[in-house]
Amino acid sequence: MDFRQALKDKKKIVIKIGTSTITYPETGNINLDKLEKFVRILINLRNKGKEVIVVSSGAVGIGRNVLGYTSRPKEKDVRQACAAVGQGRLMMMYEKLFAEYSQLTAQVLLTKESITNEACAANARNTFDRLAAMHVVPIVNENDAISVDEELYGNFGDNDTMAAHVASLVGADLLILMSDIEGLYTDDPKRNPGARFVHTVGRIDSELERMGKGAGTSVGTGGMATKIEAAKIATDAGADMVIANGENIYTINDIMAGKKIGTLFLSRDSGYTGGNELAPEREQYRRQAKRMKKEAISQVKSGGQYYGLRAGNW
Ligand SMILES: Nc1ncnc2c1ncn2[C@@H]1O[C@H](COP(=O)(O)OP(=O)(O)O)[C@@H](O)[C@H]1O
Ligand SMILES: N[C@@H](CCC(=O)OP(=O)(O)O)C(=O)O
Repeated sequence: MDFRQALKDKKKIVIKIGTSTITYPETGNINLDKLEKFVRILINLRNKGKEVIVVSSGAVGIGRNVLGYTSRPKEKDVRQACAAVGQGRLMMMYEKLFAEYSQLTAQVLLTKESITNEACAANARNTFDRLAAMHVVPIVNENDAISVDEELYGNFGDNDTMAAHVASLVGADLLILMSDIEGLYTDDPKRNPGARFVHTVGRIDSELERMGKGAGTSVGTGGMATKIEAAKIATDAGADMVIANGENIYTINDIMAGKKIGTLFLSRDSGYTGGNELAPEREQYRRQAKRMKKEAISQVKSGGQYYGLRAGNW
């Protein structure tokens, strides 16, 4: 069986998009062009008969930007106030863009209690089901303004695991995490250039868990560790999961066309018996070269000098 081609037939898809994908890293402002394309891709998936549920980050980043904070505020209550401002702004943009296609959206804000408390989870599930029946696209985020850190009703801390809980709650058959990186490597490639790309994961064991390190940017939270955690939740619940780079948002179309893009984590009941599939050596060199070129360009752009390689050589 071709597990990539099988993605074409997935019906209920949760797509999570991170702050670094929908904002400009230089200014923290919303990347309108990207958001507009993202919404069009979602509409097109709906036109193909798919059900889509969006999990969108960005509340804290956008809120802190419009309130004039140049870095992530240390105080939790300030971050929560930023989220309250940013969530409204974020939702306003989604509403406006979806409205161009006469598509209704719904804001669903969850806390961890929405999942751990059975009654809350049942309510949330019923709401999602009803929204689906009404052909409304849910746009989900954590309710950051009221989320607390306590052990029992703690916050999710990141939207990767929350998206996986949503996928499990609604019985999705595919979860896509759009990140600032093209998928899972055997180690953080920003720190270890020799890290190998992983195309397919059949089993999440402790060796695989050790590959996932923390976040790579000041706006991202969680990094690869929380994505592996998300993969455990989603694949246990019967959904495949793909991590892919949100830099080119059309990658979502490629994933749905069955192309070998990003890292595919196969669901527990997929029937896959092979091991984890790493990129072959030639592809690995190509990826490494591309990454070094990108790093060189971004360093030169930000006014620094790049000593590793001369950008002109590329
Ligand atoms: N094994 C790994 N493979 C790939 N990326 C990793 C790995 N370990 C840590 N990372 C880091 O995780 C980051 C992606 O997560 P994150 O910063 O939360 O961004 P986003 O919210 O856009 O997904 C990457 O940019 C990378 O620096
Ligand atoms: N709920 C938070 C996002 C948390 C989070 O996981 O952020 P990200 O790593 O950008 O996906 C917000 O909307 O700012």
